[in-house]
Amino acid sequence: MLLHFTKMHGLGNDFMVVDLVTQRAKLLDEQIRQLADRRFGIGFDQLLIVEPPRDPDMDFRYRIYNADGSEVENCGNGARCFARFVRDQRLTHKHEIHVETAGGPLVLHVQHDGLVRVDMGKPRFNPATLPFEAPGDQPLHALEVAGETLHIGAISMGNPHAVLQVDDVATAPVERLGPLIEAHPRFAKRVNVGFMQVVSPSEIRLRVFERGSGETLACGTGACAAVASGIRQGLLKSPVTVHLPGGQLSIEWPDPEASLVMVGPATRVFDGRVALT
Ligand SMILES: N[C@@H](CCC[C@H](N)C(=O)O)C(=O)O
Repeated sequence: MLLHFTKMHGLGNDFMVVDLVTQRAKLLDEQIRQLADRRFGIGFDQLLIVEPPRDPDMDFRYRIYNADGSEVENCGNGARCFARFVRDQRLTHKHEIHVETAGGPLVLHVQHDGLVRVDMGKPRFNPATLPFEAPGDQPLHALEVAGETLHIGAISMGNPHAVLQVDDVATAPVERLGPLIEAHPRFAKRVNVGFMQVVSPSEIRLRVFERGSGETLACGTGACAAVASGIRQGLLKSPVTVHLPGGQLSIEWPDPEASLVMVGPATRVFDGRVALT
């Protein structure tokens, strides 16, 4: 069968977006891995699926798969692309779109300037929510990795994140430590790993080694997790500009009882059709 899709990106974090409201298809893990391959397939960091909601109070169900075929709970850059996609495809005319994800509900606002504002929910620091094996909820946790003791923040944005503060993201050991922390046995469902350089209380640089996709040019939930961790440690103050290799995001978290808010772009690259084998 031929599957219609759209290629999109949020700051270079790229997606294959598939409308399963008007099409019928079932993608197996192996097919997702093939489609994600940058030489033998279409190439993407995540596959985003638009489905009808199961909850009648929601507009859509938003499902996310990493390049390795694993289904995940949340994707921030994907959420912005999702909002642009459902409006461009005329699946909705709303500017405020409510979606259900495996990590909880999200509210997406398509602004008049074309940027998308996402209510990302509250960060969760309880280690059990990631899940992360740790004695209790604390701003930093000691983690033994390859003979070194690292001190990481552990945050759930629906999906799990570890955040490590570094002096300089340009020389941070992302390729070496990223895969080791991602697969650390204390993270039973693996983890996304952020390397954060604090530039000032309102500005960070960030590189993220993503669970199931490797290092990406940007990670929306990673940006939220880094800002939440930095604010909790007293290093940052809302709003914070996050510089990622693919561009910048603005993250607000003015009040610990409030949701984090992310504002950024969403770009459509091309539409295509692919034969599913
Ligand atoms: N790129 C994303 C996060 C995608 C999911 C992540 N790799 C996971 O496994 O949790 C973002 O922009 O948030």
